[in-house]
Amino acid sequence: MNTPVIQASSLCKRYGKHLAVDHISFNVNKGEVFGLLGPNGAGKTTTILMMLGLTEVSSGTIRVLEQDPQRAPLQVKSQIGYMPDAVGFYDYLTAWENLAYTARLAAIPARERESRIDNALARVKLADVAHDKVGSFSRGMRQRLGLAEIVLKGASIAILDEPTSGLDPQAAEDFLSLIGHLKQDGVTVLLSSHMLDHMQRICDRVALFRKGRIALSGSVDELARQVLGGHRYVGIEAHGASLLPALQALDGVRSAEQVGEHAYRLLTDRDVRGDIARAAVGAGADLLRLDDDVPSLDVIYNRYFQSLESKEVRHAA
Ligand SMILES: Nc1ncnc2c1ncn2[C@@H]1O[C@H](COP(=O)(O)OP(=O)(O)OP(=O)(O)O)[C@@H](O)[C@H]1O
Repeated sequence: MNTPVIQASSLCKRYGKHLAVDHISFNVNKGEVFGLLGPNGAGKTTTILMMLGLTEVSSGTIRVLEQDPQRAPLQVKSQIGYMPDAVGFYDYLTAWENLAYTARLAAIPARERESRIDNALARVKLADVAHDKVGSFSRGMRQRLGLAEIVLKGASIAILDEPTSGLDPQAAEDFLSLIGHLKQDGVTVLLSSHMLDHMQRICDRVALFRKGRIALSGSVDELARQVLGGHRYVGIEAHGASLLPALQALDGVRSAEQVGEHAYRLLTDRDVRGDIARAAVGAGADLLRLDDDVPSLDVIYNRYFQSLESKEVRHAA
């Protein structure tokens, strides 16, 4: 059953005359990984700050674990782990000492602190450098220490602002797998990012922000259906007899083309991989490769913005 832990309804934030967040409504369910996507200035960080009670709501409502973050900031903050874009630690203290400071602030009972800090550092794979000064840490290590803080607090919601930006591919990979572990522990994760490939891999659902509004939301598959009309691309490599006529005749295939001596590319309305395999056997061909290309969030996102821009240009003309 879906239990919403964050609920925004017609939420607005106004800076002077500028509506930075413009009547957005969405729910994030318990245990979900939910992504806020969108270009610079689209309103993602402002939305996060309203969830945390760190900036006032102009109108509409936001509830976090059924509480109003503006009226009950301490209760809300005690259950949320927030990792801003630039995580702040005391560089002259070690990782362990920084977490000991957090543990005191979070009022973790003194008898539990040591074991919980050790456990949090082990979870983010920083146990080996627990007693090194944070000043010597790379950005990837600092980000992991930020997650250790969230683990240490035992937060039920983790909010991460641009967590993988500036990380090298391996550090980003490690970080994404740690987010996966948080989800396995039942933590709800809300994150904002420009890194579409990262978001596609870890998010159950995403909300695409544009000019303060949520333009699209749903799973990547749902977004693909909305933006691309449910089309899929399939790549095939088959040796032996030509498969082209059999592929063109398949139900659900919009177009089929031969793109190399043994390679074909199809545009389909649905998953036709089983039909392709049967067609290859029927035609006496050896099927060596069959890739159902799930459209990337990059393709969906770019296609969506391109179509909006062309509509705006037509409208202005
Ligand atoms: N304190 C502020 N005063 C005035 N305007 C602000 C303030 N904070 C944000 N804005 C404006 O609100 C809009 C939304 O900004 P926000 O930081 O939420 O966007 P974002 O989607 O998080 O962008 P980015 O990806 O660059 O972090 C922008 O036009 C920004 O200039």
